[in-house]
Amino acid sequence: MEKFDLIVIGGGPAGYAAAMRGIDFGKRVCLIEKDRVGGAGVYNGALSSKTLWEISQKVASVNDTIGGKGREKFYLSWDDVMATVDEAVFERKFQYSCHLKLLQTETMNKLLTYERGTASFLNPHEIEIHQNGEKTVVYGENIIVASGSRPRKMKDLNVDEETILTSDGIENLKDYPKSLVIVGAGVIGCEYATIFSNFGKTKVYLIDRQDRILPFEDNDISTIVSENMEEKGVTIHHNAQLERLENIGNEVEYELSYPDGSREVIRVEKALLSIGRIPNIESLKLENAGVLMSKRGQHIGDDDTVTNVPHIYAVGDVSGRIALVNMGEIEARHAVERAFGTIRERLSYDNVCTIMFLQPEVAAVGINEMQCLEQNIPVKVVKIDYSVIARAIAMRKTEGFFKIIVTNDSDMKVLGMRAVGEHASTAIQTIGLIMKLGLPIHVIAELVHPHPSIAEGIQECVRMLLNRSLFKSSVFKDKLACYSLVDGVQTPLERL
Ligand SMILES: Cc1cc2nc3c(=O)[nH]c(=O)nc-3n(C[C@H](O)[C@H](O)[C@H](O)COP(=O)(O)OP(=O)(O)OC[C@H]3O[C@@H](n4cnc5c(N)ncnc54)[C@H](O)[C@@H]3O)c2cc1C
Ligand SMILES: NC(=O)c1ccc[n+]([C@@H]2O[C@H](COP(=O)([O-])OP(=O)(O)OC[C@H]3O[C@@H](n4cnc5c(N)ncnc54)[C@H](O)[C@@H]3O)[C@@H](O)[C@H]2O)c1
Repeated sequence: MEKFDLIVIGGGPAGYAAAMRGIDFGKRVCLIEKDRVGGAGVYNGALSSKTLWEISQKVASVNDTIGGKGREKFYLSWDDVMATVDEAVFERKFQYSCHLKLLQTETMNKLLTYERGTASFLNPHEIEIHQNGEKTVVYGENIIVASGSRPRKMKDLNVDEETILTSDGIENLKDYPKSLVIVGAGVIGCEYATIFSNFGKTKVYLIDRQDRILPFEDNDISTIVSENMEEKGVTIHHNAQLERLENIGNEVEYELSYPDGSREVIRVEKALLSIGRIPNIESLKLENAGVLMSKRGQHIGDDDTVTNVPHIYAVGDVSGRIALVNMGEIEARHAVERAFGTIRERLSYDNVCTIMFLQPEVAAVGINEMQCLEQNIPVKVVKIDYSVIARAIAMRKTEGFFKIIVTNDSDMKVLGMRAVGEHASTAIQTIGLIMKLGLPIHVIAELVHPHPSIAEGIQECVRMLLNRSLFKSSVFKDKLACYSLVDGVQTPLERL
């Protein structure tokens, strides 16, 4: 039986990052993947859906530019769209496979062994790998479980991935569906509603159990996103309870009920289920290693990647915490650093930068206004509309805003930011770094920013807080805001 310092189960973003970090320590690593290296970070997930979003944004942007000028709308065929998605996915797949092959050669000291197959525990140190009826057993001094997640399905609903789909079945589509109902108005649901409505070939219905989409974000964010969706023809069923959804003669019929007792029945061509994801644990036979699930049975491992068996770690989606590529990678690196003894601090889940690919894109770090109100945290809030940022004007993309939240004292320590608009994902990092390093906001006010750049909007926000802004919030009341928020009361802060 071959022995390794580290065995990693699952070659998605988390598992791959764990294997690479193990190599950095000069350890003998075995990476086991049952399907495709890259996992949902590449296939039916982050990369494929973001490629779709990017193409759809371009199509929508062309139509926004030429729209209303008597010209015909621009469309791409579904085959062309999927060819571009395949190209992007192949590019990444090729990088992974070349990288893995070269790492397994003699010149790289054979530090990495890549095994294709399904891994399961025989006992706390031995892993059995099944592939095409063959079995191999390997021994791991340390084991990292990174087996990811899969779409959650509804009881008694037959998801055939042809008519009733999850995000795993998008590439089975042969053409744009004429109509599509999306069940679940979370991140995946809203991203696909944006994508299909951008292409302009599908009538999209979005089932939202609550009174507004993205209920975990401030109202100004869900309003801008849902207004844009509705403008592109999306019907959002708010406060809707799904009573029935079934495949009838290659169509989907669904029935909704509302709090006032009313009901409606609608027929569409396809349905997309996006009601969360569940961890891939069944094939692992965790019981053979004595690894326990959380009390609610939702995750393994604590919030520092360790399970109840000290040399077995759980990272990425399987840990059932934050399901993001960036967090999966950070957790994986952390677990390896713990295993090989260089780290003492616990993993921090504070100040994670996130982005949702909507119209416009929405990036976030730290707390929002809603959380300040809920937790009664006294703060100062500053907000700037994209329409006063020179770069946004030049891009002709003036929809969006920056909102920064700081403590309500002279330190003005940054607690959070929301960036909604073009380049939001890049802009958020400035504040993410300031928060991580605990730097004062003055450093942003004094840094010479490139011009014109979207990040100048962040600088203007900070200058407003310091009473040094180029535009005054008391003048441009509809575009700028700067106020304290204490006990639920907003008080303007401008001096003029
Ligand atoms: C549609 C969609 C869009 C997304 N968009 C984004 C985004 O924009 N940004 C972002 O940060 N995140 C995004 N995510 C989330 C992101 O894809 C996941 O959080 C991330 O892929 C999790 O990485 P992971 O390595 O933990 O798991 P996975 O990516 O699920 O990989 C796990 C791997 O383990 C393998 N495996 C499972 N069981 C075994 C076993 N027993 N033996 C061997 N191998 C096994 C699987 O085959 C798989 O390859 C998106 C997800 C979806 C579905
Ligand atoms: N841009 C990104 O970073 C990105 C993109 C896509 C996915 N992801 C990750 O993937 C994870 C899974 O995404 P998701 O959208 O499936 O999950 P989610 O948890 O974000 O949203 C699920 C939604 O479905 C609703 N829901 C649940 N059961 C329902 C039912 N029976 N009827 C109607 N609605 C129902 C929930 O209220 C919730 O709003 C996310 O949590 C996220 O971490 C990230």
